[in-house]
Amino acid sequence: MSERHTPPSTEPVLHAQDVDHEYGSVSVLEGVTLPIRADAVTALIGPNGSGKTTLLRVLSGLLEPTGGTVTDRGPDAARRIGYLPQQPAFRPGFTVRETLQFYGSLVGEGDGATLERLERVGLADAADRPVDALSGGMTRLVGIAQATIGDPPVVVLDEPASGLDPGMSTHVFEVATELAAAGTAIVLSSHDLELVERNAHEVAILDDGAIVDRGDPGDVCDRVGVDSLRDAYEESITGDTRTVRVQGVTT
Ligand SMILES: Nc1ncnc2c1ncn2[C@@H]1O[C@H](COP(=O)(O)OP(=O)(O)OP(=O)(O)O)[C@@H](O)[C@H]1O
Repeated sequence: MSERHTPPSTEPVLHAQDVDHEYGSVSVLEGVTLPIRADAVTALIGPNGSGKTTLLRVLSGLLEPTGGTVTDRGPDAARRIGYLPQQPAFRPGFTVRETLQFYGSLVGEGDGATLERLERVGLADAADRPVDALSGGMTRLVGIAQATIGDPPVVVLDEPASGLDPGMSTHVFEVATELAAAGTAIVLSSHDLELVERNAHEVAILDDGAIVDRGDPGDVCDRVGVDSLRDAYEESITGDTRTVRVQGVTT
């Protein structure tokens, strides 16, 4: 099993209870309960279309659930929740530095802190490059830096390692773990089950809009009677793993 430090158990800073979400008549989340702890990385895993982005948007307050509640019990902060969308985009014509300085100025953060954030995500050398001249992976790294501006108590990252090379993927998960160790609640989604197993303190497996298992990755594996999170995932997911299940469509 991987080495993970287990943070002290605390009251959840964010708590989704019995959350449902429907897009029109299509039900995408059903009865989702997920407590989010401070000091921990919570990872959502699940097949394409299982509802991870929808749940992250509900947790971030960007989407009102059609049923259930999300309770924010975090401390007072200038910015309550930082969010990295699945496809981050920035206003063209500005450099990376100017872009982050703009977001920093909204929460009274100085330029030095902005540069530190760029360094933390390994992008200091791109500070003066226009945001519209970045690669997909670099744009995601700017998005991760942006999500942490103002040190919000909760940071939600939708597929932060997507499109990153192996070294940067590992680094991004390490940054998430460091932020959690410093007290930030990190909620992320990922298809990289090895990185999730190595770094997440809590994992929730979403299948067809419902959480089918959750807890410490080691405990989830023990419950299923397997040695790896990949095996636990494969045991927990129902249906044909070679076909995307599209909610609202019956085949
Ligand atoms: N704005 C929308 N209107 C209608 N249906 C939507 C909308 N957004 C998402 N859906 C549907 O909701 C379901 C869940 O989508 P969601 O993006 O939450 O899944 P996901 O688990 O994040 O997928 P992936 O791993 O591919 O990113 C899908 O069937 C999708 O087509």
